[in-house]
Amino acid sequence: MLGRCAARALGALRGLREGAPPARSPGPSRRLLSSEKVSDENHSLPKPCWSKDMRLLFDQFMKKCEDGSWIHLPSYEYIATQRSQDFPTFIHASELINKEKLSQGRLFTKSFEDGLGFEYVMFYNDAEKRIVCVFQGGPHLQGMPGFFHGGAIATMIDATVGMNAIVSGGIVMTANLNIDFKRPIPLCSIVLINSQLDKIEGRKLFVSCNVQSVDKKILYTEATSLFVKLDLEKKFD
Ligand SMILES: CCCCC/C=C\C/C=C\C/C=C\C/C=C\CCCC(=O)SCCNC(=O)CCNC(=O)[C@H](O)C(C)(C)COP(=O)(O)OP(=O)(O)OC[C@H]1O[C@@H](n2cnc3c(N)ncnc32)[C@H](O)[C@@H]1OP(=O)(O)O
Repeated sequence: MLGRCAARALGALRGLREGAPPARSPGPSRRLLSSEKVSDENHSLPKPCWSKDMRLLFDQFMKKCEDGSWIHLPSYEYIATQRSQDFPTFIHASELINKEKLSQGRLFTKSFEDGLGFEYVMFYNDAEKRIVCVFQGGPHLQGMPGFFHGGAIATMIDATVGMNAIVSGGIVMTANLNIDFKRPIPLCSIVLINSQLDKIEGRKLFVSCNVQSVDKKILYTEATSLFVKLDLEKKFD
């Protein structure tokens, strides 16, 4: 059974009512900005640019979803929980934001052409409070020739542990992220990012993760993170 917080966060991610089943196909357009309609395509569904191995892993995890122990998390280009103008107001920083630029805001991991940047799909296990992200990085994520850029790896780690914190705690921000890069990750390979909620202390959520090869023989990266639930009463200086 999904915890209340996870159900609410997942509902918010889908922009749907609490307890609704996870989205499996693109939904209708949704109005996010007051003057503009944007696509509501769920990017965590198979695409032509996904490799055979990525597709295979997707199918394996979808099978695990059948008994309800795992949930396929949708992912969108835009934060669909609310109109995007509302978020800065929400954290009391609206006067700092360029309103015109805000309307062009897009989730960083979704701003590449299909197959060139971040292709990923996440699965959540509520009983174990963990997320597995299947990540296929594209050629525009290169750092050292032939390998992924460390910042790209950090981004995907943040996205994965961040999602784990969001489904567990609601509206959070990354306060701290520590990464040990143990082996370089070959460009265009597929890896598994295994994240785990370790503990919650008040507003603090501690989430750890590792990045492994698909056959689990290579441990590429390990990370620990701290997320802090936003204090809605607090004004940022
Ligand atoms: C984020 C989306 C929200 C919407 C959710 C819904 C749907 C989302 C849909 C899609 C989302 C898609 C993807 C999401 C994926 C990834 C998420 C990426 C997230 C980010 O990319 S986010 C950007 C980078 N992030 C920042 O830009 C944060 C800047 N920062 C601050 O805004 C503040 O710093 C804040 C808010 C973190 C805390 O501020 P605060 O005032 O609320 O709390 P305070 O300082 O009092 O700390 C309370 C307790 O945490 C301890 N503590 C704090 N910081 C610590 C540290 N660094 N190390 C060790 N302990 C620390 C204190 O020591 C105290 O501990 P204690 O209570 O024990 O004393």
